[in-house]
Amino acid sequence: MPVLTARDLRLSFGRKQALDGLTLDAEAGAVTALLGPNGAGKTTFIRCCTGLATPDGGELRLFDGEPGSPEVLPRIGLMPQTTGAWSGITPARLLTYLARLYATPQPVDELMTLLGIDDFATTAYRRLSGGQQQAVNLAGALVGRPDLVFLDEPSAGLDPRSRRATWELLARIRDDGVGILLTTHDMHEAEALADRVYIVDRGRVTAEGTVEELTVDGSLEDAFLTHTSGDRA
Ligand SMILES: Nc1ncnc2c1ncn2[C@@H]1O[C@H](COP(=O)(O)OP(=O)(O)OP(=O)(O)O)[C@@H](O)[C@H]1O
Repeated sequence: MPVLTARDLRLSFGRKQALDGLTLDAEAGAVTALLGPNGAGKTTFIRCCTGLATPDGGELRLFDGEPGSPEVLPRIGLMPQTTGAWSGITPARLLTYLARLYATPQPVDELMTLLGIDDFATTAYRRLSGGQQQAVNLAGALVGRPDLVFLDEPSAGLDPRSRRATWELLARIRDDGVGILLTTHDMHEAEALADRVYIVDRGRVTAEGTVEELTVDGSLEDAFLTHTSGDRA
């Protein structure tokens, strides 16, 4: 039973057709990966799912409800590419604040230890390295114990050890039954994590399947290159 269904989604910004018939499903307890060139519409899709943008047409349902509705919002988490967190706030204070927005949050201390945030928990957000900010952003997406979490390039800029730790955490959360929808440009990340991959080009899905299915004739990168145009959407 999908926790997210998108059918023929369309959204244009002026003459730019960011979503052009996008259709996909995401399941509980599974990682759904969106691969696609820059400008393919991946972030726009996540913005629609989290109620930050409204499609012009098509159907989008989360837990059989409307994106952005009061029934759906408490059940989802979002890790955007950039958060715009208050620059002076510390990770400990930010996460404590976010935890208070949820009925049964994950204990902040536990989450900070899991994600290796303890070492910089009291450093101002603006002084953190890119990878440290990523860890805090991921913690912010998970603190409300979401049933479905959207991660926009979750391991971009992480060093190999942090990236591995993030993958292990995501696999554990998935095994606990959480649905994870992520975008990535990292083929290894998709291979390591994805239960189902959608290749998106110019606002629509051009190929889909498990990693095994998509790599019958070559690598995942080969599949990406075959099913994307190279033109900027
Ligand atoms: N608010 C907006 N106003 C105008 N154009 C927009 C807006 N948001 C997105 N677009 C355009 O829609 C297209 C899709 O952008 P989107 O950010 O969804 O791509 P993406 O697949 O996430 O790319 P990347 O891999 O680089 O993050 C791009 O051409 C982008 O310029």
